[in-house]
Amino acid sequence: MTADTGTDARAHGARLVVVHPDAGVLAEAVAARLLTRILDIQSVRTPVHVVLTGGTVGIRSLAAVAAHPVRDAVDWTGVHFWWGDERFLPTGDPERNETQAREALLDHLPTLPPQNVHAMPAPGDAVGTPEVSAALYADELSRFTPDGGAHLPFDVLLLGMGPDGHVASLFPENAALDADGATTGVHDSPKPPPERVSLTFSAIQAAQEVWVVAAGAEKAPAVASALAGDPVTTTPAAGALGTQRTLWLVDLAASQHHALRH
Ligand SMILES: O=C(O)[C@H](O)[C@@H](O)[C@H](O)[C@H](O)COP(=O)(O)O
Repeated sequence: MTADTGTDARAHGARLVVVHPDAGVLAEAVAARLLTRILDIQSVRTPVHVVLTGGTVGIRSLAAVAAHPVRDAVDWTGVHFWWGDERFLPTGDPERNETQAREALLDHLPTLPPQNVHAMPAPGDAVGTPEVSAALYADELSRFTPDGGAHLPFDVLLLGMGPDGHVASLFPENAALDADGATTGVHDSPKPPPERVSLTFSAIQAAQEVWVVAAGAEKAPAVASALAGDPVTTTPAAGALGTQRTLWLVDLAASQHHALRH
């Protein structure tokens, strides 16, 4: 792919924007939609591969899944959880996306096998740099990638988006935007911490469904920019595209950008 356009030769599915009244309703709707999608897939095949995101609405959505009445209709033994990005911080650090997702949802699923939770490796004796973590995660992904495929075709890939238009840990103008392969170490993130691990655009764009979840007026300019197809070098969220479908799940405030665009 080229970082100029956020697109490559791969076909992308339809892109839909769904607007909900506020962040609370958005999180509930994301939860209901995710549970419904998992149940639908499980009626025809298994396993289901879901990619989680950090961020306020992302974690709030996971808490809503945990509290949802149909939660126990899902066969959690057939669901695998991955992450789109991770802060390069020790296991258990409250700022890790993994820690927050475990507290919001995963710890509340007693039938979920621990080996179905694929956290990005934390710093430690064998993992000295984000690059090492990224390489180990790429290996883990390849274990589940169909023979002959370049990437794991995730069923649903959730992405939060920052006001600067970043998704996963792909930040505007950052070197990680140009990374090859499925994963990349990230340095100099403008949002703390500076060191992170992220899926690349090509891994994200291999997902069957990409759902971008964003709430709040401060996100509105980036939502408008991404939907207008601005370059991923300035608005990485423009490269959030699934092979079957891309959903922008936003609240009213994030949907309303009043600046004139030419
Ligand atoms: O590691 C991170 O910083 C998050 O994964 C990040 O990508 C987040 O999803 C967005 O910044 C949206 O976060 P908010 O919903 O809190 O604005």
